[in-house]
Amino acid sequence: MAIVSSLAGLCLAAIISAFVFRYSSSYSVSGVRIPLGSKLPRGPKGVPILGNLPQVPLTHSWLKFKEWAGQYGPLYSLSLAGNRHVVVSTERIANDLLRGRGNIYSSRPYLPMSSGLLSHNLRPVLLPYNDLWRKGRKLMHSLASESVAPAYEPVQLRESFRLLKDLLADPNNYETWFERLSAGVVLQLAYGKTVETGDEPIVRDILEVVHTLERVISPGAYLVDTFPALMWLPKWLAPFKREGDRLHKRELNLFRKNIEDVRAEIANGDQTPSFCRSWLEKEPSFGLNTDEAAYVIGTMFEAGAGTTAAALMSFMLAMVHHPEWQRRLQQEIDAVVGNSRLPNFDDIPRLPTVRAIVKETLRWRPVTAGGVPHQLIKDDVYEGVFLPAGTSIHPNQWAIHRDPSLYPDPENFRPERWLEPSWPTYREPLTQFPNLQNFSAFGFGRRICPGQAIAERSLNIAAARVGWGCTVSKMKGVEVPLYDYTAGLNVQPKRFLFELEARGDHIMRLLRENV
Ligand code: HEM
Repeated sequence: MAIVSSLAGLCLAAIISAFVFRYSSSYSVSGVRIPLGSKLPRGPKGVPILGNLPQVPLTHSWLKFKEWAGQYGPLYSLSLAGNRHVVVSTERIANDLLRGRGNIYSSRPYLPMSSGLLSHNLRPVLLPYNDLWRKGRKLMHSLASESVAPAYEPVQLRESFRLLKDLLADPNNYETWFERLSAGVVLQLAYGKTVETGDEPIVRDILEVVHTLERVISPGAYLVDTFPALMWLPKWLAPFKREGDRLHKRELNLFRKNIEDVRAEIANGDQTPSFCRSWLEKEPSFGLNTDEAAYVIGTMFEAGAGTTAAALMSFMLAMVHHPEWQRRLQQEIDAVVGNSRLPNFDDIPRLPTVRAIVKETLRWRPVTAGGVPHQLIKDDVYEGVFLPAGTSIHPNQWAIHRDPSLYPDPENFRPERWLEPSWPTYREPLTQFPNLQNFSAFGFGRRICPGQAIAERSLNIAAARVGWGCTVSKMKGVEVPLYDYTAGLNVQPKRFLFELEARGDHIMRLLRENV
């Protein structure tokens, strides 16, 4: 009897627990079913309908995001007009999610104006995690990975030579010279075209496309990106739709023309290597039609053109504020290179201070300071925190690069963190480290910047040659702000004044002779 009643008791308990499990393995908060044992991330309280939208500054939002991380922790959420956003503020969490769980964290949020109307779902940087993105990524990898990047070094040598020459001749125009290096390298790589003045039609047209994208994608530029329901408006009531059509036609025609020009040049026997040429030669193996490939190559140009220049301008800012590091950089270059030739790529393994200064510049003043958002495509639980599918994940580089446990004394420019064993980021051997491979300044996981090997080479050689050839310093009586940066996704210091002089007559002579 006792046995029968205890069996009955067990059955009842099993039925009750199955029932409880069935109906309470999740609970619901504002329409979201949350698995039992987990909770939604915390975050600042917003207002009805708009949520936290009115609290997010239109420019330099990463500063506010970092401040909130101090209050709500390294993984907190924001609601922006009904859309869920999660801000990540440590490298560990960013890697755990965006790299470790890359199969579900590698999409992009859909922006009706930029992804849809402007790009017609063709621009790889804005594509969701789909088949077209995968094919485009395969092409990008074949064009720009670590194994092929050394082939582009001659272009980087030529452009960094011209940079140094023009910088010495006309330092006031420094922004133009850095932008020409940056655009010159990727234009040559993408389409096999050399930039001479920077005023050629192909350069002007393509830079206009880049600037349009930057404007269109800026947070708050188009109401439809915040309120996608506006897409239901008919065209005659929606000027943004007519504008999107016009802008899309313009960029598609340009990207197509660039590819067709290369096709015609090859037919005429031209041998110049380029991304376009590589794609045309192996076209069937990538499974992309002409428009799709044209956008992949166009995107490589636009993603590479401004970013490298922005980083180099921050490098100049760091050198103006830190003469002690400029001296150390010059001492290293003098010892390795001497004064009878310019630094070359063979020197880079023996120039750890140059590499440390470049890396520290990207940590101290990240180009994509707010990070590029990924989108989660499946419900997930991370360390007890529930993250619903559809959430936009923002790896806030400004905060990630200021996490004091990984980067002690984070506000200050301290290249020694990459050079001395007492710092947590130090790695040996110094012929190899520091380097920029997989550095958080280039993003995370499957979406990590495919151009990082090219960017790394452009930055190292430009920094080495500028340091070898000139000394920059503060202008008497002129205060240079430590942080007065442009607005947008990619940021650079606003124009600042500094003195620049050649490090001796031999520099000018060598530059003249090399011409
Ligand atoms: C200092 C220079 C550069 C910086 C700081 C930088 C940074 C970044 C970042 C943060 C991302 C987003 C990664 C993510 O979503 O997690 C990205 C994506 C991208 N970058 Fe770069 N980048 C630089 C240079 C370049 C260059 C030189 C190229 C091309 C030659 C390039 C091509 C791209 C492309 C095509 C994407 C989109 C990848 C995708 O969505 O799958 N970048 N970059």
